[in-house]
Amino acid sequence: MKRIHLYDTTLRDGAQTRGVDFSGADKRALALLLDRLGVDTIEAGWPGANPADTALYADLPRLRHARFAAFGMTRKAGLKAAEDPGLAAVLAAGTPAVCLVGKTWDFHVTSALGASLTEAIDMISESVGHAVEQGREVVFDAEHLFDGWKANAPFARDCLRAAADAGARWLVLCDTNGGTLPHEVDRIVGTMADLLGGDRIGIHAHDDTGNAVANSLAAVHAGARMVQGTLNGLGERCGNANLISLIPTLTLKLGYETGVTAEAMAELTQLSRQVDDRLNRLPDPRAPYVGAAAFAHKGGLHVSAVAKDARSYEHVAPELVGNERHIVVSDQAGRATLMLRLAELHLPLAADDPKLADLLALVKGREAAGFAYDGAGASFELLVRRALDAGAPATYFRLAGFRVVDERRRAADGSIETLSEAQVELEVGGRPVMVVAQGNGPVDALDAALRRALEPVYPSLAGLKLTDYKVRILTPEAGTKAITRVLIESRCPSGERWSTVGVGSNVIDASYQALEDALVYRLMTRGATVERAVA
Ligand SMILES: CC(=O)SCCNC(=O)CCNC(=O)[C@H](O)C(C)(C)COP(=O)(O)OP(=O)(O)OC[C@H]1O[C@@H](n2cnc3c(N)ncnc32)[C@H](O)[C@@H]1OP(=O)(O)O
Ligand SMILES: CC(=O)C(=O)O
Repeated sequence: MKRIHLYDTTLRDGAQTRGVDFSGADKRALALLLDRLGVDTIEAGWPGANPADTALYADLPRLRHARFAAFGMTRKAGLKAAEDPGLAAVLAAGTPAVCLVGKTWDFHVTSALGASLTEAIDMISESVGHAVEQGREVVFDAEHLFDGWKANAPFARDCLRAAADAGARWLVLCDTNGGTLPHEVDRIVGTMADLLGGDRIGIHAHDDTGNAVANSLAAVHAGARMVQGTLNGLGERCGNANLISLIPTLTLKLGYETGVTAEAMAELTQLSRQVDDRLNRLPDPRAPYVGAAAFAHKGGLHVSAVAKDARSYEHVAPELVGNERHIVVSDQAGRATLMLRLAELHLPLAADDPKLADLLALVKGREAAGFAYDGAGASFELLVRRALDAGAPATYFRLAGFRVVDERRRAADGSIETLSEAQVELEVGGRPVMVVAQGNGPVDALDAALRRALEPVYPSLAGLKLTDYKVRILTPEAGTKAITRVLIESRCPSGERWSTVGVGSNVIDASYQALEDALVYRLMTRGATVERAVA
């Protein structure tokens, strides 16, 4: 079985993602997660490029499986390799491997470096040779190799030869601008592998045409044995090849060996979400293998077949990558969908149970009115439990009323101020409670007032966060009287997320419904009771 060397650049190319700013602590924590995953090399940054990366390389965490590589560029034009301060900083990091990027597109050499083609080849050769003399394994990132090959193949080839002759262990063909297509990658990598030996060729693909994973697979198919990529496809512009997609594809489908064990693969979904959490990003529900929708079945025909054999609509078993199957109930559902979803909630109903038909009619009626349960599993569960009177949530609180005031005024200094304030009256634990809270907007104020009223009685609501709030106009033709749907995602401190929905012609009222469901769901799943909570 052929072994693929996994080279992770999340902490270097991933740091070039717009909106991403890793702290040293983030990089250390992610390096440990990558090591646990089983990648072979971790490129943690560019020592010498900024104080944070230099400090990180001076105090790298201890790894069990992987090794660190320091990234940098070949010597600058006009300098000797041994005298180039940038190269010296990369080597000073003391990592067993260094990755040096060099330009292999003639246009870049003349336009960006302002150097001659001969000098560009010398820069590569001398820099690689210098690092090899220092006892480092050199990974040569051939920047723009594919565009360079199309423009001037002999020059691109000579750049790679220079790196190889100077002792580079790996020649990584970079699709830096991400514009190369899989059939071109296959052809060019195949030519290079024949010329220089496939077991020293690597691929570094960017996703500008949505083909970074496909291009990496094409390169492997053509003989490449190192794949560079990032967690969740982070990286410059549209990102790099996503290792979270590539790893299961390489191993489960193509039978390649990597350092990732079956046990580590079963933690892939969790890892992907940990990365998003650290970056304060919402996980992509449609991410291959690990997204919440990757094994979510919605169409009634799909679910009916999945109920008989999950392989009918699943390309791999979700457990292999630590994901899980979801049966999504909506107006696209049939009885089979509902039965499966109910079984998941431990509320099984037989196919001929009249309650099943009633429930399906209820769900489809609510969907027709604007509710969307495929994105609001918690509201669906509350609806079902109430309709079947099965483990229905207690009346944790009763709303007597609320008032929301939104004020926009010109301050004395001429600036515009806005203020939102909500007053909520509830009955909680048999007692009336009235609170007032302010917020960034009316929904934030309403949320704050509800929490202020409930948290003293229900401590398990502390730390709950509203992580997403979406409003959709369902009847745009009705103008400002339109029906709106509000979807809210909530998260508790332990990381569990749930989604709720509200619908109405008043957006604040729809928001209240979704907020109330979010709080009730949390209390129900925590098994809260008024008495226990009050005590
Ligand atoms: C394809 C990639 O993603 S490569 C990685 C890209 N990542 C980054 O650039 C992030 C980190 N970069 C940085 O912090 C800075 O750019 C530094 C510290 C590396 C360099 O900063 P500066 O010395 O101020 O140079 P600056 O960034 O303005 O320009 C790059 C210089 O490197 C030269 N250069 C670019 N690529 C190479 C190369 N492969 N080999 C040698 N020199 C190169 C350019 O010609 C330019 O030289 P000039 O200043 O004489 O015009
Ligand atoms: C080296 C690198 O990041 C690139 O060529 O895209």
